[in-house]
Amino acid sequence: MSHPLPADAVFLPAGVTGLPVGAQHSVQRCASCGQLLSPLDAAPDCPSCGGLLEIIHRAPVDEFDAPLSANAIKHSFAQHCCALPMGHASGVWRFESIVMPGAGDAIVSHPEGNTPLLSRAAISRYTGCDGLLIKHEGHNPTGSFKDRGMTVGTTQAVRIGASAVACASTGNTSAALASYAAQAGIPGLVFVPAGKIALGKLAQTLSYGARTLLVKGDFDECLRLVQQASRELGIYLLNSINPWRVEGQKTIVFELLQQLGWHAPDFIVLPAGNLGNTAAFGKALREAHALGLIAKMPRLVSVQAAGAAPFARAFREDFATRYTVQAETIATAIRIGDPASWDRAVRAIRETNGLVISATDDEIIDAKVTIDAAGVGCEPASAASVAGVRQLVRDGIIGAGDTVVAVLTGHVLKDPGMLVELHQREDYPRANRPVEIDATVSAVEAVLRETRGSAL
Ligand SMILES: Cc1ncc(COP(=O)(O)O)c(C=O)c1O
Repeated sequence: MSHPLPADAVFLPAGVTGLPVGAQHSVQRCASCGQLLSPLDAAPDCPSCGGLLEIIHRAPVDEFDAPLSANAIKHSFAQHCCALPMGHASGVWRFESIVMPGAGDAIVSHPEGNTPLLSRAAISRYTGCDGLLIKHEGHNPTGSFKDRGMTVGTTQAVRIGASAVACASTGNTSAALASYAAQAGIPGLVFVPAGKIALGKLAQTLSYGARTLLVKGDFDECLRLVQQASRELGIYLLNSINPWRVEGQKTIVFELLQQLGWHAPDFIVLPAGNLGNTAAFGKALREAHALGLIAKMPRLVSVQAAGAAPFARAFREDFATRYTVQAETIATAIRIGDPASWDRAVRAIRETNGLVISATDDEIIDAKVTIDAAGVGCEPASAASVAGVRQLVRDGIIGAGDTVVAVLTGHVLKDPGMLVELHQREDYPRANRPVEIDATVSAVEAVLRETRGSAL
Protein backbone atom coordinates (compact mmCIF):
# COMPACT_ATOMS: atom_id res chain seq x y z
CA MET A 1 0.00 0.00 0.00
CA SER A 2 1.38 3.47 -0.85
CA HIS A 3 1.37 6.37 1.62
CA PRO A 4 1.67 10.09 0.85
CA LEU A 5 4.93 10.55 2.77
CA PRO A 6 8.32 9.67 1.21
CA ALA A 7 10.12 7.05 3.31
CA ASP A 8 13.10 9.38 3.88
CA ALA A 9 11.03 12.45 4.88
CA VAL A 10 12.51 14.01 8.03
CA PHE A 11 9.69 16.59 8.22
CA LEU A 12 6.24 16.79 6.61
CA PRO A 13 6.79 18.26 3.14
CA ALA A 14 4.84 21.46 2.36
CA GLY A 15 1.56 20.86 0.55
CA VAL A 16 1.43 17.10 1.23
CA THR A 17 -2.15 15.81 1.10
CA GLY A 18 -3.85 12.60 2.18
CA LEU A 19 -2.69 12.79 5.81
CA PRO A 20 -4.89 11.37 8.59
CA VAL A 21 -7.36 13.67 10.36
CA GLY A 22 -5.72 15.96 12.94
CA ALA A 23 -2.29 15.84 11.31
CA GLN A 24 -1.80 19.57 10.75
CA HIS A 25 1.28 19.67 13.03
CA SER A 26 2.50 16.05 13.23
CA VAL A 27 1.69 12.54 12.10
CA GLN A 28 2.59 9.08 13.41
CA ARG A 29 4.26 6.83 10.87
CA CYS A 30 5.14 3.15 11.05
CA ALA A 31 8.90 2.88 10.63
CA SER A 32 8.48 -0.56 9.01
CA CYS A 33 5.56 -0.31 6.54
CA GLY A 34 5.01 3.45 6.33
CA GLN A 35 1.35 3.44 7.48
CA LEU A 36 0.28 6.86 8.76
CA LEU A 37 -1.79 7.36 11.91
CA SER A 38 -3.38 10.41 13.48
CA PRO A 39 -1.21 12.05 16.17
CA LEU A 40 -4.04 11.28 18.61
CA ASP A 41 -4.14 7.54 17.84
CA ALA A 42 -3.29 5.58 21.03
CA ALA A 43 -2.06 2.41 19.27
CA PRO A 44 1.15 1.16 20.96
CA ASP A 45 2.52 0.03 17.57
CA CYS A 46 1.48 -0.24 13.92
CA PRO A 47 -1.99 -1.81 13.65
CA SER A 48 -1.05 -3.25 10.20
CA CYS A 49 2.36 -4.84 10.77
CA GLY A 50 3.24 -4.36 14.47
CA GLY A 51 6.22 -2.11 13.57
CA LEU A 52 7.36 0.74 15.82
CA LEU A 53 5.77 4.14 15.31
CA GLU A 54 7.66 7.42 14.88
CA ILE A 55 6.54 11.03 14.84
CA ILE A 56 7.04 13.24 11.79
CA HIS A 57 6.48 16.95 12.40
CA ARG A 58 5.95 19.84 10.14
CA ALA A 59 9.15 21.94 10.17
CA PRO A 60 8.68 25.12 12.25
CA VAL A 61 6.90 28.00 10.43
CA ASP A 62 6.25 31.69 11.18
CA GLU A 63 2.85 33.35 11.68
CA PHE A 64 2.47 33.62 7.89
CA ASP A 65 3.08 29.89 7.50
CA ALA A 66 6.51 30.42 5.91
CA PRO A 67 9.34 28.04 6.97
CA LEU A 68 11.61 29.51 9.64
CA SER A 69 15.32 29.88 8.89
CA ALA A 70 17.84 28.04 11.08
CA ASN A 71 18.66 31.31 12.84
CA ALA A 72 15.01 32.08 13.50
CA ILE A 73 14.50 28.60 14.98
CA LYS A 74 17.55 29.04 17.24
CA HIS A 75 16.24 32.43 18.28
CA SER A 76 12.80 31.00 19.13
CA PHE A 77 14.41 28.28 21.31
CA ALA A 78 16.54 30.91 23.06
CA GLN A 79 13.54 33.14 23.67
CA HIS A 80 11.58 30.31 25.26
CA CYS A 81 14.49 29.50 27.55
CA CYS A 82 13.34 31.60 30.44
CA ALA A 83 9.83 32.43 29.31
CA LEU A 84 6.58 32.03 31.17
CA PRO A 85 4.32 30.12 31.46
CA MET A 86 6.17 27.52 33.47
CA GLY A 87 5.97 24.87 30.74
CA HIS A 88 8.28 26.80 28.49
CA ALA A 89 10.95 27.18 31.15
CA SER A 90 11.34 23.43 30.76
CA GLY A 91 14.32 22.09 28.84
CA VAL A 92 11.84 19.96 26.94
CA TRP A 93 8.96 22.35 26.23
CA ARG A 94 11.11 25.21 25.03
CA PHE A 95 11.60 22.92 22.02
CA GLU A 96 7.84 22.36 21.73
CA SER A 97 7.76 23.20 18.01
CA ILE A 98 9.84 20.10 17.22
CA VAL A 99 8.63 17.89 20.08
CA MET A 100 4.85 18.17 20.23
CA PRO A 101 3.65 21.30 18.44
CA GLY A 102 0.22 22.41 19.61
CA ALA A 103 0.43 20.64 22.99
CA GLY A 104 -0.96 23.82 24.59
CA ASP A 105 -2.82 23.42 27.87
CA ALA A 106 -2.34 19.65 28.00
CA ILE A 107 1.33 19.99 29.05
CA VAL A 108 2.26 18.08 32.22
CA SER A 109 5.62 19.51 33.29
CA HIS A 110 7.65 19.76 36.52
CA PRO A 111 9.53 21.50 34.65
CA GLU A 112 12.40 19.20 33.62
CA GLY A 113 15.60 19.31 31.58
CA ASN A 114 17.91 22.35 31.67
CA THR A 115 20.59 19.98 32.90
CA PRO A 116 24.20 21.15 33.19
CA LEU A 117 27.06 20.53 30.78
CA LEU A 118 30.04 20.03 33.08
CA SER A 119 33.77 20.00 32.61
CA ARG A 120 35.75 18.22 35.34
CA ALA A 121 39.54 17.91 35.16
CA ALA A 122 39.60 14.62 37.12
CA ILE A 123 37.18 12.92 34.71
CA SER A 124 38.95 14.33 31.64
CA ARG A 125 42.27 13.06 33.00
CA TYR A 126 40.77 9.64 33.68
CA THR A 127 39.52 9.27 30.12
CA GLY A 128 42.52 10.98 28.49
CA CYS A 129 40.14 13.32 26.68
CA ASP A 130 40.80 17.02 27.35
CA GLY A 131 37.71 18.12 25.44
CA LEU A 132 35.32 15.99 27.49
CA LEU A 133 32.03 17.52 28.64
CA ILE A 134 29.52 15.75 30.85
CA LYS A 135 25.80 16.23 30.18
CA HIS A 136 24.29 15.30 33.55
CA GLU A 137 20.75 14.06 33.13
CA GLY A 138 20.67 12.97 36.77
CA HIS A 139 19.76 16.61 37.50
CA ASN A 140 16.20 16.01 36.25
CA PRO A 141 13.34 16.09 38.80
CA THR A 142 13.18 12.32 39.40
CA GLY A 143 16.92 11.96 38.86
CA SER A 144 17.14 10.55 35.34
CA PHE A 145 16.74 11.44 31.67
CA LYS A 146 13.45 9.52 31.65
CA ASP A 147 11.64 12.68 32.80
CA ARG A 148 12.18 14.24 29.38
CA GLY A 149 10.28 11.47 27.62
CA MET A 150 7.74 11.12 30.36
CA THR A 151 6.62 14.76 30.35
CA VAL A 152 5.77 14.36 26.65
CA GLY A 153 4.29 10.84 26.98
CA THR A 154 2.08 11.90 29.88
CA THR A 155 1.01 15.02 28.01
CA GLN A 156 -0.06 12.74 25.16
CA ALA A 157 -1.96 10.57 27.68
CA VAL A 158 -3.85 13.70 28.74
CA ARG A 159 -4.49 14.71 25.09
CA ILE A 160 -6.05 11.35 24.26
CA GLY A 161 -7.95 11.05 27.57
CA ALA A 162 -6.13 7.86 28.72
CA SER A 163 -7.78 6.14 31.71
CA ALA A 164 -4.49 4.60 32.93
CA VAL A 165 -0.81 4.55 31.91
CA ALA A 166 1.73 1.73 32.23
CA CYS A 167 5.34 0.79 31.55
CA ALA A 168 7.86 -1.98 32.02
CA SER A 169 11.03 -0.70 33.61
CA THR A 170 14.44 -1.41 35.04
CA GLY A 171 13.51 1.32 37.54
CA ASN A 172 14.03 4.83 36.21
CA THR A 173 11.10 4.80 33.79
CA SER A 174 8.85 3.59 36.59
CA ALA A 175 9.97 6.43 38.88
CA ALA A 176 9.35 9.00 36.13
CA LEU A 177 5.99 7.50 35.14
CA ALA A 178 4.86 7.39 38.76
CA SER A 179 5.73 11.05 39.27
CA TYR A 180 4.18 12.42 36.07
CA ALA A 181 1.08 10.20 36.31
CA ALA A 182 0.54 11.54 39.84
CA GLN A 183 0.82 15.10 38.55
CA ALA A 184 -1.63 14.39 35.73
CA GLY A 185 -4.04 12.57 38.06
CA ILE A 186 -3.97 9.40 35.92
CA PRO A 187 -3.54 5.96 37.57
CA GLY A 188 -0.08 4.51 36.82
CA LEU A 189 0.92 0.84 36.67
CA VAL A 190 4.56 -0.26 36.53
CA PHE A 191 6.01 -3.69 35.76
CA VAL A 192 9.50 -4.24 37.19
CA PRO A 193 11.66 -7.39 37.45
CA ALA A 194 11.30 -8.71 41.02
CA GLY A 195 14.53 -8.29 43.00
CA LYS A 196 16.38 -6.62 40.12
CA ILE A 197 15.58 -2.95 40.60
CA ALA A 198 17.76 -0.51 42.50
CA LEU A 199 16.47 0.60 45.89
CA GLY A 200 16.24 4.33 45.14
CA LYS A 201 14.08 3.72 42.08
CA LEU A 202 11.71 1.35 43.86
CA ALA A 203 11.39 3.81 46.73
CA GLN A 204 10.50 6.63 44.33
CA THR A 205 7.92 4.57 42.46
CA LEU A 206 6.16 3.51 45.65
CA SER A 207 6.25 7.03 47.08
CA TYR A 208 4.78 8.71 44.00
CA GLY A 209 1.90 6.25 44.24
CA ALA A 210 2.09 4.03 41.14
CA ARG A 211 0.78 0.45 41.45
CA THR A 212 4.02 -1.52 41.41
CA LEU A 213 3.99 -5.05 40.00
CA LEU A 214 7.08 -7.10 40.88
CA VAL A 215 7.14 -9.52 37.95
CA LYS A 216 8.81 -12.92 38.37
CA GLY A 217 11.02 -12.53 35.31
CA ASP A 218 13.53 -10.16 33.73
CA PHE A 219 12.95 -6.79 32.02
CA ASP A 220 12.33 -8.38 28.64
CA GLU A 221 9.48 -10.44 30.13
CA CYS A 222 8.08 -7.34 31.84
CA LEU A 223 8.02 -5.54 28.48
CA ARG A 224 6.25 -8.40 26.71
CA LEU A 225 3.66 -8.54 29.50
CA VAL A 226 2.93 -4.81 29.58
CA GLN A 227 2.61 -4.69 25.78
CA GLN A 228 0.08 -7.50 25.86
CA ALA A 229 -1.78 -5.94 28.79
CA SER A 230 -1.96 -2.55 27.09
CA ARG A 231 -3.33 -4.14 23.91
CA GLU A 232 -5.94 -6.22 25.72
CA LEU A 233 -6.88 -3.86 28.56
CA GLY A 234 -6.66 -0.48 26.81
CA ILE A 235 -3.97 0.98 29.11
CA TYR A 236 -1.82 3.67 27.44
CA LEU A 237 1.73 2.32 27.07
CA LEU A 238 4.53 4.67 28.13
CA ASN A 239 7.65 2.63 27.38
CA SER A 240 10.24 4.18 25.09
CA ILE A 241 8.69 2.33 22.14
CA ASN A 242 6.01 5.05 22.58
CA PRO A 243 7.03 7.54 19.88
CA TRP A 244 6.20 10.58 22.05
CA ARG A 245 8.71 9.42 24.67
CA VAL A 246 11.35 9.53 21.93
CA GLU A 247 10.31 13.11 21.08
CA GLY A 248 10.98 14.20 24.66
CA GLN A 249 14.32 12.39 24.88
CA LYS A 250 15.46 14.14 21.69
CA THR A 251 15.75 17.32 23.73
CA ILE A 252 18.88 16.04 25.51
CA VAL A 253 20.62 16.54 22.16
CA PHE A 254 18.89 19.81 21.24
CA GLU A 255 19.73 21.24 24.64
CA LEU A 256 23.39 20.22 24.55
CA LEU A 257 23.76 21.61 21.03
CA GLN A 258 22.21 24.86 22.21
CA GLN A 259 24.60 24.93 25.20
CA LEU A 260 27.50 24.55 22.73
CA GLY A 261 26.26 27.49 20.63
CA TRP A 262 25.08 25.01 17.96
CA HIS A 263 28.67 23.86 17.32
CA ALA A 264 28.26 20.10 17.12
CA PRO A 265 30.80 18.06 19.11
CA ASP A 266 32.80 15.33 17.39
CA PHE A 267 31.29 12.55 19.51
CA ILE A 268 28.22 12.06 21.70
CA VAL A 269 28.57 9.02 23.96
CA LEU A 270 25.70 7.42 25.90
CA PRO A 271 24.88 4.24 27.84
CA ALA A 272 22.53 1.89 25.97
CA GLY A 273 20.07 -0.77 27.07
CA ASN A 274 16.67 -0.87 25.40
CA LEU A 275 18.06 1.57 22.77
CA GLY A 276 15.28 4.16 23.11
CA ASN A 277 17.78 6.89 23.86
CA THR A 278 20.08 5.87 21.00
CA ALA A 279 17.05 6.11 18.68
CA ALA A 280 16.04 9.48 20.13
CA PHE A 281 19.57 10.90 19.77
CA GLY A 282 19.72 9.75 16.14
CA LYS A 283 16.36 11.38 15.36
CA ALA A 284 17.40 14.62 17.07
CA LEU A 285 20.64 14.80 15.06
CA ARG A 286 18.84 13.98 11.80
CA GLU A 287 16.35 16.79 12.44
CA ALA A 288 18.93 19.31 13.68
CA HIS A 289 20.98 18.69 10.55
CA ALA A 290 17.96 18.87 8.21
CA LEU A 291 16.91 22.20 9.76
CA GLY A 292 20.41 23.62 9.33
CA LEU A 293 20.90 24.02 13.11
CA ILE A 294 24.23 22.16 12.93
CA ALA A 295 26.76 22.00 10.12
CA LYS A 296 28.08 18.49 10.83
CA MET A 297 26.88 15.23 12.31
CA PRO A 298 28.56 14.17 15.55
CA ARG A 299 29.39 10.46 15.76
CA LEU A 300 27.02 8.71 18.15
CA VAL A 301 28.59 6.10 20.44
CA SER A 302 26.30 3.69 22.30
CA VAL A 303 27.96 1.84 25.17
CA GLN A 304 26.41 -1.39 26.45
CA ALA A 305 27.40 -3.43 29.51
CA ALA A 306 29.50 -6.38 28.36
CA GLY A 307 27.01 -8.79 30.00
CA ALA A 308 24.09 -7.24 28.10
CA ALA A 309 25.57 -6.34 24.73
CA PRO A 310 23.57 -7.85 21.85
CA PHE A 311 23.66 -4.55 19.94
CA ALA A 312 27.45 -4.19 20.28
CA ARG A 313 27.88 -7.74 18.97
CA ALA A 314 25.60 -7.04 15.99
CA PHE A 315 27.48 -3.78 15.24
CA ARG A 316 30.71 -5.72 14.80
CA GLU A 317 28.95 -7.73 12.08
CA ASP A 318 27.41 -4.68 10.38
CA PHE A 319 24.03 -5.47 11.97
CA ALA A 320 23.54 -8.58 9.83
CA THR A 321 21.87 -10.41 12.77
CA ARG A 322 19.52 -9.28 15.52
CA TYR A 323 20.82 -10.96 18.66
CA THR A 324 19.21 -11.52 22.05
CA VAL A 325 21.18 -12.50 25.14
CA GLN A 326 20.53 -13.56 28.73
CA ALA A 327 21.54 -10.25 30.28
CA GLU A 328 23.63 -9.95 33.44
CA THR A 329 25.40 -6.82 34.72
CA ILE A 330 25.77 -4.77 37.88
CA ALA A 331 24.40 -1.81 35.87
CA THR A 332 20.76 -2.85 36.38
CA ALA A 333 19.35 0.02 34.28
CA ILE A 334 20.90 -1.46 31.13
CA ARG A 335 20.39 -5.11 32.04
CA ILE A 336 18.40 -5.78 28.86
CA GLY A 337 18.93 -8.72 26.51
CA ASP A 338 16.35 -8.03 23.79
CA PRO A 339 16.32 -4.27 23.06
CA ALA A 340 13.00 -3.02 21.72
CA SER A 341 14.21 -0.01 19.70
CA TRP A 342 16.69 -2.09 17.68
CA ASP A 343 15.82 -0.98 14.12
CA ARG A 344 15.61 2.71 14.84
CA ALA A 345 18.87 2.53 16.81
CA VAL A 346 20.58 0.82 13.83
CA ARG A 347 19.44 3.78 11.72
CA ALA A 348 20.84 6.23 14.30
CA ILE A 349 24.24 4.53 14.32
CA ARG A 350 24.41 4.26 10.54
CA GLU A 351 23.34 7.86 9.85
CA THR A 352 25.89 9.29 12.28
CA ASN A 353 28.76 6.99 11.28
CA GLY A 354 28.45 5.88 14.87
CA LEU A 355 29.90 3.10 17.00
CA VAL A 356 28.57 0.56 19.46
CA ILE A 357 30.95 -0.75 22.10
CA SER A 358 30.72 -2.52 25.45
CA ALA A 359 32.31 -2.03 28.86
CA THR A 360 32.83 -4.70 31.51
CA ASP A 361 31.30 -4.32 34.97
CA ASP A 362 34.78 -3.62 36.38
CA GLU A 363 35.31 -0.82 33.83
CA ILE A 364 31.86 0.63 34.59
CA ILE A 365 32.46 0.60 38.35
CA ASP A 366 35.95 2.10 37.98
CA ALA A 367 34.53 4.93 35.85
CA LYS A 368 31.67 5.43 38.28
CA VAL A 369 33.97 5.67 41.31
CA THR A 370 36.01 8.30 39.41
CA ILE A 371 32.88 10.30 38.52
CA ASP A 372 31.61 10.05 42.10
CA ALA A 373 34.97 11.06 43.59
CA ALA A 374 35.03 14.14 41.34
CA GLY A 375 31.91 15.27 43.23
CA VAL A 376 29.70 14.73 40.19
CA GLY A 377 28.20 11.30 40.94
CA CYS A 378 26.00 9.06 38.83
CA GLU A 379 24.29 5.70 38.93
CA PRO A 380 26.25 2.65 37.69
CA ALA A 381 24.73 2.39 34.18
CA SER A 382 25.49 6.06 33.50
CA ALA A 383 29.20 5.51 33.96
CA ALA A 384 29.25 3.25 30.89
CA SER A 385 29.52 6.42 28.78
CA VAL A 386 32.70 7.58 30.53
CA ALA A 387 34.14 4.05 30.47
CA GLY A 388 33.40 4.10 26.73
CA VAL A 389 35.24 7.40 26.18
CA ARG A 390 38.28 6.02 28.01
CA GLN A 391 38.23 2.93 25.81
CA LEU A 392 37.94 4.92 22.56
CA VAL A 393 40.81 7.25 23.55
CA ARG A 394 42.95 4.21 24.36
CA ASP A 395 42.04 2.68 20.98
CA GLY A 396 42.95 5.90 19.16
CA ILE A 397 39.41 6.50 17.87
CA ILE A 398 38.84 9.63 19.94
CA GLY A 399 41.74 11.98 19.24
CA ALA A 400 43.47 14.49 21.52
CA GLY A 401 41.73 17.54 20.05
CA ASP A 402 38.24 16.04 19.77
CA THR A 403 35.25 17.48 21.58
CA VAL A 404 33.20 14.80 23.26
CA VAL A 405 29.95 14.94 25.21
CA ALA A 406 29.37 11.97 27.51
CA VAL A 407 25.85 11.67 28.87
CA LEU A 408 25.30 10.65 32.50
CA THR A 409 21.79 9.27 32.54
CA GLY A 410 20.99 8.95 36.25
CA HIS A 411 21.70 10.31 39.74
CA VAL A 412 24.15 8.82 42.25
CA LEU A 413 21.34 8.19 44.78
CA LYS A 414 19.45 5.86 42.44
CA ASP A 415 21.41 2.82 43.61
CA PRO A 416 22.43 3.39 47.26
CA GLY A 417 22.51 -0.33 48.11
CA MET A 418 25.26 -1.05 45.60
CA LEU A 419 27.31 1.95 46.79
CA VAL A 420 27.15 1.19 50.49
CA GLU A 421 28.18 -2.39 49.76
CA LEU A 422 31.06 -1.28 47.49
CA HIS A 423 32.48 1.23 49.95
CA GLN A 424 32.45 -1.26 52.86
CA ARG A 425 34.36 -3.93 50.95
CA GLU A 426 37.75 -4.84 52.42
CA ASP A 427 39.05 -6.11 49.08
CA TYR A 428 38.19 -3.04 46.98
CA PRO A 429 41.23 -0.71 46.78
CA ARG A 430 39.16 2.41 46.02
CA ALA A 431 36.61 1.80 48.81
CA ASN A 432 35.96 4.84 51.05
CA ARG A 433 35.21 2.82 54.15
CA PRO A 434 33.35 4.61 56.96
CA VAL A 435 35.36 4.81 60.21
CA GLU A 436 33.81 4.05 63.58
CA ILE A 437 35.35 6.20 66.34
CA ASP A 438 35.03 6.97 70.03
CA ALA A 439 33.23 10.27 70.67
CA THR A 440 36.49 12.16 71.40
CA VAL A 441 38.38 14.96 69.65
CA SER A 442 41.59 12.93 69.77
CA ALA A 443 39.89 10.18 67.74
CA VAL A 444 38.86 12.80 65.16
CA GLU A 445 42.41 14.17 65.15
CA ALA A 446 43.83 10.72 64.44
CA VAL A 447 41.51 10.30 61.45
CA LEU A 448 42.39 13.80 60.21
CA ARG A 449 46.11 13.04 60.40
CA GLU A 450 45.64 9.82 58.50
CA THR A 451 43.44 11.53 55.86
CA ARG A 452 45.96 14.35 55.32
CA GLY A 453 48.75 11.78 55.09
CA SER A 454 47.01 9.81 52.38
CA ALA A 455 46.20 13.01 50.44
CA LEU A 456 49.90 13.99 50.27
C1 LIG B 1 20.23 5.30 33.98
C2 LIG B 1 19.94 4.70 32.65
N1 LIG B 1 20.90 4.75 31.72
C3 LIG B 1 20.72 4.23 30.50
C4 LIG B 1 19.55 3.60 30.17
C5 LIG B 1 19.43 3.01 28.82
O1 LIG B 1 18.59 3.74 27.99
P1 LIG B 1 17.89 2.99 26.78
O2 LIG B 1 17.08 1.88 27.39
O3 LIG B 1 17.05 4.03 26.16
O4 LIG B 1 18.97 2.46 25.90
C6 LIG B 1 18.51 3.52 31.10
C7 LIG B 1 17.25 2.85 30.78
O5 LIG B 1 16.49 2.47 31.63
C8 LIG B 1 18.71 4.09 32.38
O6 LIG B 1 17.77 4.05 33.31
